[in-house]
Formats: sequence, structure tokens, C-alpha cells
Amino acid sequence: MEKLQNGYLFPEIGRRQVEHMNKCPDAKLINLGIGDTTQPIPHVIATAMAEHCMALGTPKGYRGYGAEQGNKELREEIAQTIYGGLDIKGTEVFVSDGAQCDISRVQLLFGSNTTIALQDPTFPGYLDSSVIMGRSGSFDERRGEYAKIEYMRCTPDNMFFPDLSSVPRTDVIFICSPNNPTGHAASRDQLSRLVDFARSNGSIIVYDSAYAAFISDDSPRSIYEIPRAKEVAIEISSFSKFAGFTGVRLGWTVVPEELRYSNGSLVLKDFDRIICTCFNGASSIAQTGGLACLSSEGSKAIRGVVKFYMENAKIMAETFKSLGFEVFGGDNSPYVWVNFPGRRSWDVFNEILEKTNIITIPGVGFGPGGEGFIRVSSLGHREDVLEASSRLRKLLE
Ligand SMILES: Cc1ncc(COP(=O)(O)O)c(CN[C@@H](CCC[C@H](N)C(=O)O)C(=O)O)c1O
Repeated sequence: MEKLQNGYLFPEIGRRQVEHMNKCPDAKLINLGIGDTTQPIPHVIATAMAEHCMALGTPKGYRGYGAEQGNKELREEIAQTIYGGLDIKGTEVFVSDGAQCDISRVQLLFGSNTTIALQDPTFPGYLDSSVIMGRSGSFDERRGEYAKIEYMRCTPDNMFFPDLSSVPRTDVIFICSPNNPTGHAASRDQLSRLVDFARSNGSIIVYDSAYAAFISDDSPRSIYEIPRAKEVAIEISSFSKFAGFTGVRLGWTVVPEELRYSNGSLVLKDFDRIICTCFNGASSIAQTGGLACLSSEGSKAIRGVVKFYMENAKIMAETFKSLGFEVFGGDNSPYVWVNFPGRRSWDVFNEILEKTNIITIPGVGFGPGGEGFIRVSSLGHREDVLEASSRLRKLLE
């Protein structure tokens, strides 16, 4: 814990937001920072959860503890609906209270001397949980990196995917695709090279597909679309962004039976033991909502919400492009990644906040590779996105 630098990124953004509001109480703040959803949960899904809640208040409908691994029907439904045709079994799907929580629980699978590689920039949960588990050396202020952690730089020059020929072997490789914050959805070719790399090195890939539902082209939505990926990859995902479940709390982790340690034992068996020891199962209310999300009516409604957010992303991307900025993301992800060459991202964050009352996220918060960029979320209300667009045009014109 002593090695951890600063606070976790998102509470730090929240602190700066409060500080700004105290300084300018009349400011009309627009929050395009933390990737929190804003659109109501579709009625068919909310109704399913409400009905479950009411049933809990009746002698017949009351239910206590469920299976730690998740409701059997939901496990099966995720396997069939999300992973249809990829031969994933319900018994390989572990339902959880969210991807963030599963990232830390998956970390419990590995010993403190485990070596870690991760994208730079990327979601800070992988790095901070690795540092907490004792997998890093000290933080090097000058480089902005922890010793013993392998930072795989992802920049416009390498199509935001690591050049694996220059990456040393590590035990575990964290990959997020579509990537938070760059918005890059890894191609089939990039992921095939990653699977070959992990297979030849005997590494385990931890693949976070929390934004897969936002992919609009033919990029893989799951690592298991790549042949033999089940021998090397765990996949973590979430209902948070596509279903608006950020507060409801529901996610899942897939551990295939084919995934084995070098001594031949099943990783799935260990993860099951960790879940039974450290987690008492996702809320039955949230799981009822999850099942409703995957119904034909629920998934149709959800596609409409995702489309709404991606229209926001287009507005934000066009805004910055029309002002002459180099813009990435926004087509397979609800995040837009904007380059401010030669400027420090915290300075850009501060200037935009001070002059337009808009919260963004400084790119360096996702790793040293994010310096000079900011991340803008499109998960906001349409009126806020349009207002932010007009304020940014005035500031940056
Ligand atoms: C790549 C990736 N994987 C997992 C998650 C969390 O998913 P979960 O909601 O736990 O199922 C996220 C959520 N990230 C957001 C919310 C951050 C703020 C929240 N306090 C947190 O730290 O998760 C953001 O980047 O703005 C993500 O981007």
C-alpha cells in the first residue's frame, strides 16, 4: 500500500470537481469525466428487478443466499447470448458484482512474485491492484512508472496496440479492448498475435471486455473469437456500461476449462475456490436484471441506449476534429481520446475546467503513455454534450 502513488484516479477527479464547485458555486458544471452512465435503465429491465424485489417481501417469493458462482440460468444465458458459437459453458461463467471487483479477485489467483504486463495508457484498476498485491517495485517519479511492471506503450504510432516483439515475457498480461481510455478495439490480427505470444510464453491474458457492446465494426467482441484463446485467457466483463448497471452492480468473469497452469492444474478450480471463499454472490436483484437485459426485449432496448451514447461520441469527436485536434476513439467506445501535443494533460484538464466548467480526465491518469491527451466521456445527457461542444468551440477556436 505504501508504494501506491497519489489517490486512485477517479476519486481524485471527484475531489477536484468539489474543489471547483466550492470555488465557483454558480458554475453550470458538465461532467464528461468519470465514465458513469446517465440514461435510465430500460423499463422492461427495471420492472423485472422491481417485481423480484416485491417477491422478496412475500413468504413464497423470499430467497436467501444464492450460489456464489451466480444464478445458474444467468450463467447459461451469458454463455449462450454473449458467447454464442464460442463454445463457452455456463459453468465457466462466474457472475459478479462488477468487473472492477473481478479484476481484484482474479489478482488473488496469482502469487506476489507474479510478473505483470499492461497497456499504457489503460484503466488504472489493473495497475493499482497489482501494486497492492505486492507485484511492483517502487514508483519512479521521473518515468512515472512502477519498477517490475511491464508497461506496453499504446500510441497512435503503433495503432494503440503493443509491439509484442519488444515485450519481455511476463506471467500475466492485462488487455482491455475496446481500450479505456484510447477507445481502440483490438483487431483480429492484433489479438491473434497476442494469443500466440501468450501461448509461446506460457502467460495468462486477463482480457477486459467491459466496452465490447460499443463495438460497431467487425473487431472481436471477445478474446474467445480467437482460436485457442481459451488455453490462455480469462475474460472479465460488465453490465455497467451497456445496461446502465454502474450502480446496480453486475459483471462476470469467464475462466475456460482449457486454461491450465504450467503444472496442468485447472485455473477454473482455483477461481471457483476464491469465489467461494471471498464472495457471497451477486445480488439476486441485480441478477434478475441481468437476465432481463439478455432477453430479446431487454437487449433491443439496450441497443437503443448504446446507439444514443455513440451519437454523443460522434458529436464530441466532431467537435474536437473541427477545431483541428487529432482525435481517437469514439467509434468503438464511448470515450474520445484527444491529443494536445506538447501540453501536460493535467494543465489541459485544469484549463478546460476553469474556462468551460467541463470535467474531463487527464490522460496521464491512465499511465505515462497518456501524457498530452485527455479523455472525454460520451455517457452524458445529450443536452450536456451539446452544451459542452459549444463551450469547447468558444474556448478552443
Ligand atoms: C475497462 C474497465 N473495466 C472495468 C470498469 C469497472 O466496471 P464495473 O462497473 O466494476 O463493472 C471500468 C469502469 N471505468 C469507468 C468508471 C471509473 C470509476 C469507477 N469507480 C471505477 O474505478 O471503476 C471509467 O473509466 O470512467 C472500466 O473502464
